[in-house]
Amino acid sequence: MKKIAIIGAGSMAEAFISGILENGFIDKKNIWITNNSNQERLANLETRYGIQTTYNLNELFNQADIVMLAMKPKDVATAMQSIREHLTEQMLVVSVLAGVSMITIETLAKIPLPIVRSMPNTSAAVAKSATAVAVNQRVTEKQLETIKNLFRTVGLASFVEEEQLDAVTGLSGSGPAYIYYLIEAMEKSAVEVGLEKEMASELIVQTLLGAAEMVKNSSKSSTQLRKEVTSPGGTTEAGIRVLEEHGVQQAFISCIKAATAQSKKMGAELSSKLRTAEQPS
Ligand SMILES: NC(=O)C1=CN([C@@H]2O[C@H](COP(=O)(O)OP(=O)(O)OC[C@H]3O[C@@H](n4cnc5c(N)ncnc54)[C@H](O)[C@@H]3O)[C@@H](O)[C@H]2O)C=CC1
Ligand SMILES: O=C(O)[C@@H]1CCC=N1
Repeated sequence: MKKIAIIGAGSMAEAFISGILENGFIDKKNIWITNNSNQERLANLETRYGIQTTYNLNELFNQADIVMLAMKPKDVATAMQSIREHLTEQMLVVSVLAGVSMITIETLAKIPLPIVRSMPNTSAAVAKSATAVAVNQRVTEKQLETIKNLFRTVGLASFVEEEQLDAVTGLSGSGPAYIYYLIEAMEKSAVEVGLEKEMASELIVQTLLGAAEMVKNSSKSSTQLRKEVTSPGGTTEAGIRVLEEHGVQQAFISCIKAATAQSKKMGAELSSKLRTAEQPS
């Protein structure tokens, strides 16, 4: 891979850049990024990561073999309008956008393109993203290899059917936020039960890492592992009873379903908007 041009300079783009630089997958001279307005943000990324930033689209796209779309889904139409004349059929377009289909991207580009629709998460920053990827039929074997390498540099990467990506978004794309939400609750409770914040924080992180490693490495199911912690009449049982009374497990299930539905809805709204815009008046 010679050069990657990233359109959109927010949280996801930064997590990705941080992850790929950490692993030396691509030289910082070959990572180019732009956004639509916030010059200060670009300057900040340039200083912290030594990457290249520009508002000159000729410079951005010159010799780029990967173009990463990393703006919010609502901004994709405007962004594609400004970049589309710079896209060529040789460039591999990699989208990280929630809900936006490859057909929508191709419609906006107005030329046939090799497209990768991916759903990483912000743990890419520490090379622990859980990424799922779908590709269209124009992606070549060589590009497929590049994509595998690119996403495996920032964590786990699996290939899925495009239809599965809304569910992936609801589960692991948004997933880090659910875990942070749980950590927030554990932090608040730790102070209330009399622990010091710093020490509690260490205990919480280690507990999460340990539980994740157990699920990953043990042949036992998560249910079985939970039961092994729960002594009859003991502390865990008292705690879990409260979670059950509050319907916390069901709430998590509803949460993932709502996030999945939102991804589908965002994609459907965008394609319906595009269809309306294409109708002759
Ligand atoms: N934040 C997350 O955890 C994840 C986000 N994603 C996806 O990544 C994408 C970006 O999300 P975030 O980084 O969270 O958003 P963000 O709001 O932090 O960043 C969006 C960036 O796009 C830029 N932008 C907006 N319009 C533009 C245009 N016309 N041309 C060029 N740049 C433009 C903004 O200036 C900003 O730099 C979204 O599509 C989201 O669905 C995917 C996985 C995880
Ligand atoms: O909240 C969002 O829409 C994005 C997509 C996955 C994580 N963040």
